[in-house]
Amino acid sequence: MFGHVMEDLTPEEIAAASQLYAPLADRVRELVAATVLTEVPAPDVAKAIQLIEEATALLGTKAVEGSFGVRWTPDGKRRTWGNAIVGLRNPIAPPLDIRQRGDLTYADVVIGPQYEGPPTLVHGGIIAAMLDQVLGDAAVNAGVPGMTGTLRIRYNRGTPLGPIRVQSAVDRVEGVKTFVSGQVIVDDAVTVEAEGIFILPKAVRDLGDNPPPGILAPGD
Ligand SMILES: CCCCCCCCCCCCCC(=O)SCCNC(=O)CCNC(=O)[C@H](O)C(C)(C)COP(=O)(O)OP(=O)(O)OC[C@H]1O[C@@H](n2cnc3c(N)ncnc32)[C@H](O)[C@@H]1OP(=O)(O)O
Repeated sequence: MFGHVMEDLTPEEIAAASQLYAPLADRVRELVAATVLTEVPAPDVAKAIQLIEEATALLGTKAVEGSFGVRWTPDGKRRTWGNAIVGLRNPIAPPLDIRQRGDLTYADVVIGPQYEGPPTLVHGGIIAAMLDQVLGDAAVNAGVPGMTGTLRIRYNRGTPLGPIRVQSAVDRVEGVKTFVSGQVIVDDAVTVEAEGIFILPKAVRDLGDNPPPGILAPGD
């Protein structure tokens, strides 16, 4: 399917790629936060711009076109390393390390200054994006995945920058629709509540009982 790329990589090769690219994304993430907060004098900003331009040019000498897509291996394991919320290679991603315990899907994450909306609080759109992902992953983990059809969010109070939990669980399944609810939790208090409907798209339904391996499996 479009955007899905099959790669014949061993687990060792994937581990090596992870060890190579995760620190790159981490450093760029730190760079983004430093860019928001720096108060160094103008010549130092100019020097930083030059260094960043050099790094960008170096990385661009060999790169895939378009987007990273979803890469999967013959054992059915998926890598969503370009994903805006969980992508191991994506410095835009907070990143969320989404885990599963029983029926609960959750991520504990520290939200930095680059995600500020109202002063000292997490931007509502960023919260929506994180909830979208964590609710979607609950559907995946329950074996009833889908694209976000509807996402309703109620912001009960501001969510301070810093450590938060985003969590979700499947409520029920009706045909091709999976109903999921979730919350953002800070210091044991729910700051945001969400309900989502995740729909197995017609294009995937049309693949019948034997979709390509990996397409419905949890990403990593
Ligand atoms: C492989 C699957 C994806 C795996 C993703 C894993 C990602 C993991 C995590 C990802 C996290 C991040 C995730 C992201 O960021 S996903 C990115 C954001 N979402 C999108 O871009 C989705 C865009 N929309 C679509 O692709 C289609 O419209 C979908 C797939 C949603 C439905 O198109 P399809 O042609 O399949 O639908 P149908 O007409 O046959 O109707 C089927 C049923 O659904 C009901 N309905 C229809 N639309 C909606 C709606 N909007 N809300 C509620 N219900 C809706 C409809 O009444 C019917 O119900 P019933 O009459 O049967 O009762």
